[in-house]
Amino acid sequence: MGVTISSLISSLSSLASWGKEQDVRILMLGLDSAGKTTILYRLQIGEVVSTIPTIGFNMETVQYKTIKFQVWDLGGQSSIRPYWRCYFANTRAIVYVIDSSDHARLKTSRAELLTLLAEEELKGVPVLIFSNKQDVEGALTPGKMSEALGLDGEKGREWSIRGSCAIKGEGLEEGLDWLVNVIQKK
Ligand SMILES: Nc1nc2c(ncn2[C@@H]2O[C@H](COP(=O)(O)OP(=O)(O)OP(=O)(O)O)[C@@H](O)[C@H]2O)c(=O)[nH]1
Ligand SMILES: [Mg+2]
Repeated sequence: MGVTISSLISSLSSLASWGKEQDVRILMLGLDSAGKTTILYRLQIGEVVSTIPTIGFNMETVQYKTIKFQVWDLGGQSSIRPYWRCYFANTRAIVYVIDSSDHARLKTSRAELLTLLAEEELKGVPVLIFSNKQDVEGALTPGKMSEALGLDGEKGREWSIRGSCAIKGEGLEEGLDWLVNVIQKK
């Protein structure tokens, strides 16, 4: 009986400490118009909201399965990108959103991603990449996006590229499932 009670107490205390760890701070980054704000509200309220370009940020908590994510959605316009670094501290994961139909700016998006990956403060932070707007004709498939980004040499962090369509809500949960697994492993 004593063993049962002590194991119960230890399970409860580990549950309590796990609970504290569950406010997981996430940064959602990517070029302007990639679909970050659409994804944020799709995840939070399950609906497509009408967005305007984000000047500054939106922050919402999103409960997904066992994890409470604190999602910071930062504006992606070129004049705002230098301020992304102000939000790096205590980031547990990055969600990087790319408009897969925006072929003209793919190089710019890749360059911004590589700059993030080189940041000391973000060393080892897992990265989930949404290859968004899969519904648009001519959008790069996740496989082609993976080739174009060429992240195979990226060592020392977990990363994954997932196709998504924020307006239909497709691919988002699969991406978050990956993130939950990675975060729970750490
Ligand atoms: N077709 C299509 N349109 C999308 C998708 N996701 C977002 N959009 C549209 O893309 C536009 C820009 O979306 P936002 O979510 O505002 O983009 P953002 O990344 O937050 O942009 P900034 O705030 O400027 O950084 C909006 O008109 C969205 O409706 C998608 O999966 N498919
Ligand atoms: Mg936005």
